[in-house]
Amino acid sequence: MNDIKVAVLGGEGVGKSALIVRFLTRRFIGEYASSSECIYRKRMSVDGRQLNLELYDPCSQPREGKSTLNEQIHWADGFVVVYDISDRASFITATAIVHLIRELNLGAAKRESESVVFLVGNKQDLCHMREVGKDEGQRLATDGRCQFYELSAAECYQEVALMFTKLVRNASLSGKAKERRRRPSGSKSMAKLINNVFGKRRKSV
Ligand SMILES: Nc1nc2c(ncn2[C@@H]2O[C@H](COP(=O)(O)OP(=O)(O)OP(=O)(O)O)[C@@H](O)[C@H]2O)c(=O)[nH]1
Repeated sequence: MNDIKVAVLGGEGVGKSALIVRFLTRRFIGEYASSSECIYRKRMSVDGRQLNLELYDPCSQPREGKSTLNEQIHWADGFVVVYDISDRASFITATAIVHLIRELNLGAAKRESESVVFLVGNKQDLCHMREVGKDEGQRLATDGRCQFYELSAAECYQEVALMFTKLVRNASLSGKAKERRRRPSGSKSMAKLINNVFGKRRKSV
């Protein structure tokens, strides 16, 4: 069975956990305890194929032993980079993350094709407080070769579910995931990396 690893990255309080929990449980929960990073696991069927999805939710608080952004980027097959449309600072953070992912892609071995990156402007329900134009999000997505979505974890399950499902489908077809499947000898070091980076902490929903 295929394993697909997705990291949900972005600035503090942009709604990373809200998006993940919405996708996994269909529910929007107002507040989340976010004192530690964790990996959620879900078994999915996409286009008739069974996939094991691992969804990484980072912790924004500084913590000893916390994984670095570089480690998170190397770990994942695909990324959701999130910003809050009512918070310009979060868009600047998202811009830096997209650029870093693309830089690391360039530095990676040539056999690895580009990672799949979806850029998400969350909290669309707060558009009366909008600080980031939709055209700015679209431009960043075009520059960073990302798919772009504006949505609301608070208000819309369907769009969130469609976005994650499409990301998983694209990531499963990407060169990076295929490369990992073709090279079982690499799985040992990858498992070691995951344990080093994330410890044994995993969650199922
Ligand atoms: N209005 C609105 N609020 C949202 C939405 N998504 C998340 N929030 C709120 O934004 C706050 C932060 O949400 P989290 O999901 O904890 O954000 P996070 O990015 O995981 O936060 P950290 O892990 O602390 O960086 C919470 O109060 C959520 O209720 C949304 O779509 N609309």
